[in-house]
Amino acid sequence: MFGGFLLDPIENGDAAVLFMNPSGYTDQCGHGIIAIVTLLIQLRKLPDDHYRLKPDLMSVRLETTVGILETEACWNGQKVEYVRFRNTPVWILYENLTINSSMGPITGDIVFNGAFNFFAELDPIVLEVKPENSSRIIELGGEIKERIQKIGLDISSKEFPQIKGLHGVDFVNVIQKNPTDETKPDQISVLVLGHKQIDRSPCGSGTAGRTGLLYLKGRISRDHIFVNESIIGSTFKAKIVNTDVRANCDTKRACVVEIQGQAHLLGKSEWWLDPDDEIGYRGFVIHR
Ligand SMILES: O=C(O)[C@H]1NCC[C@@H]1O
Repeated sequence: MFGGFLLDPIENGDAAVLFMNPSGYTDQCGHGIIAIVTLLIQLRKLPDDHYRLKPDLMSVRLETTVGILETEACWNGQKVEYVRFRNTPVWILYENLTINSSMGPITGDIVFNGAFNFFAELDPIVLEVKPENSSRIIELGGEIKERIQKIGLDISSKEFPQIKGLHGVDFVNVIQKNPTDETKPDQISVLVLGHKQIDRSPCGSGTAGRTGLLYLKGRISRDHIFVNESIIGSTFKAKIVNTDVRANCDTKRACVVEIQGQAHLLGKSEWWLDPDDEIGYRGFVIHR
């Protein structure tokens, strides 16, 4: 579960959003973007002239802490059928890094996709990404994150100085399939993040990171439609839309990946701040 604070836009966006996860604020949240765009449209929060019925797509610009993100939504007059967003450019910070773990050496890459994540392919015989294995997945993710932190690598972005350190560890089971078959996933993956949490969504920014990584390493072609399945079987589709990009203040080859997914509105609640409530104003976090 992530939260998103909707704020007034200041740079010609339709809205601004600040994401929050159970361990603090976060810069990029793809599943949150899909949810927020769905909410803005379905709750009629946008000016009337924005509304376009399918087959036209509605365009919504969101201001985030990693720049303005362009999104498009398919609106049928009652529901948003899907949202597509262009993730902040993806680039590789460290390639083929081997980390010793209690399950043996694990090799992966640290990628920037709006946050820094370590992506590692695991043979399902060693560890299958499925709900029954979530405790083991969380443990291994925490262990790898700790070891990477201990190595003391410089994990930082020149463009977004507020983004430092490893955000999460993404475990991937690769699925062998015909690359043109979009009905089957290319992989099942799960991101371990924060304080012993796992993402139950396919992770929008992580899907962009993994697709961009495979493209930048020459493992998929530019026109591959990449399907990423979450630990609970939901999917996001990814498409590479720009390969002529440099990032990290022009020091890195990068690419822009578009993610498509669907969100559903589940309820509405209201929160208040009481000026006499010191704890509410200051906020608090209790880590397990
Ligand atoms: O969809 C996403 O991008 C988010 N899911 C959990 C971690 C990421 O911020």
